[in-house]
Amino acid sequence: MKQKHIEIRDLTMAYGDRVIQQDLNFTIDGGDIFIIMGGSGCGKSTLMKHMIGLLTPAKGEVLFNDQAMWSCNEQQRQAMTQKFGVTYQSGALISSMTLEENIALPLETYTNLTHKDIRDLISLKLTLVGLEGYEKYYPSEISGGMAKRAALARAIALDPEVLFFDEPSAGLDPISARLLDDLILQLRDSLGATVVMVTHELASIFAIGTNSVFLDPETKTMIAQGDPNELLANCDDHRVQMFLRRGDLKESN
Ligand SMILES: Nc1ncnc2c1ncn2[C@@H]1O[C@H](COP(=O)(O)OP(=O)(O)OP(=O)(O)O)[C@@H](O)[C@H]1O
Repeated sequence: MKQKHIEIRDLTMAYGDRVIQQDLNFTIDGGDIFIIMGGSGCGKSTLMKHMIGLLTPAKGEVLFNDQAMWSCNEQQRQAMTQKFGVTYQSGALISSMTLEENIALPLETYTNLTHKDIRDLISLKLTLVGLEGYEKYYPSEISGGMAKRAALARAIALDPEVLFFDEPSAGLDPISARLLDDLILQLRDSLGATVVMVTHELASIFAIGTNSVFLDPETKTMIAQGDPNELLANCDDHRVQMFLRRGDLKESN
């Protein structure tokens, strides 16, 4: 049976006086591949930053396993965020470091593992993302798709409970994007993790998304939530249908 893993409760997000989204309420179950959707500038990345502890809510709470992230102390919040693996749209890897050094960073910072255990774990993580033997390569020496997989290897270094991705397949050709989707599914299953993703890639949304929220920039709140395939079939909101059908509503009625 599915269990609630993450809860967004009455969340309002703002930069100074400028409210970006308000009254957000939704839950994410353990094992979900949750998609944050909506048009450009509606606040998707801002929402993700609130979920990973980078931005403080103007109002409301983010809860993990029923533990509130913003009404606890800094130390407790850090303990929570250590259970997250995050990859960003750009600059995920440090260019002056080899893949091995990049992946070693979280392991050296947050664990007391020996040098040898760290090397072994790095090899294991690289193998998991299909980059066995690439330890000594620099990010500039591998393709864009490989760099995204290497960033994933770093994000899973500490066996996270939740994996966050901001536009994971941006800039990838359709086949590499599809392979990345498969990898995300595989990692979700092998880690037993929950996945939260910001993406506009409809193919990915329908292929791997199990749950979602749709943010609207005009009303500044969520206007739909649920399985993206069910939203496509049943949601009667014009804005959601426009998005999910790439502006082509001919087939929706
Ligand atoms: N650090 C910041 N300070 C002030 N305003 C910001 C900041 N970051 C983002 N914004 C504004 O907040 C709004 C939401 O931005 P955000 O990046 O979250 O949107 P998004 O939905 O992820 O956009 P996109 O799909 O284009 O990446 C935008 O109007 C943006 O200009």
